[in-house]
Amino acid sequence: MNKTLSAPVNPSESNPETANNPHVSAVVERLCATVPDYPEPGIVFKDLTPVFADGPALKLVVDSIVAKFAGKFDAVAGVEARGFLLAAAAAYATGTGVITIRKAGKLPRDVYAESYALEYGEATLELHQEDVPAGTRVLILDDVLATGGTLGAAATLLERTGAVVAGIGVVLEIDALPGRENLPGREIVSLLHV
Ligand SMILES: O=P(O)(O)OC[C@H]1O[C@H](OP(=O)(O)OP(=O)(O)O)[C@H](O)[C@@H]1O
Ligand SMILES: Nc1ncnc2[nH]cnc12
Repeated sequence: MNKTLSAPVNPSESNPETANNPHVSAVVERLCATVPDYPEPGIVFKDLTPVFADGPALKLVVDSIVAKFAGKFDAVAGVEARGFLLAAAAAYATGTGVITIRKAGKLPRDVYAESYALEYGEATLELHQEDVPAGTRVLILDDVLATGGTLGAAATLLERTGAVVAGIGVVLEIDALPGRENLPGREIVSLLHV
């Protein structure tokens, strides 16, 4: 299967009525690279960088996610690193701002911090305490939902600032892992389940 950068997206897959476009998952599936034993033995890594690198596909996934939360959010949060790509595009497309949730030690002012486990290790996410006005409805974006540790920590951080988590959008969800179970009560949109 061709996964080059120039792989065309079928025009029917570029339908701007993306909220319920059944072709979106097919586009993601076609472009996603599956890498066994990365970053460590036993992990089947889902690499979505070919989706980000393909203009029509990037537009399709971003438009699809934001369409499903239309009118429900005031800002978009991105989780470092791959979530930043989606969040910036979604914010630009919707005229909202990006809230930056970073790995530990990167933000210069006072932060809230949440540690979590993921498939291949542990990490800590941080958010500036003063970046989000209380009551802001925030859509959180990331590329992959695996164990849910990352997005759970992101949601907790936002709620510690007084924000309201409007929902979570991911491009791909790994159904064999308990991501959804670990995010109870959250509205989650996944464009492709594997
Ligand atoms: O549901 P989880 O088990 O928490 O896993 C999902 C997270 O793992 C990956 O990020 P990673 O921590 O590898 O960081 P990166 O984006 O900087 O590569 C991915 O981009 C998600 O953020
Ligand atoms: N299997 C996986 N593929 C891509 N990103 C991930 N983040 C956590 N698990 C992952």
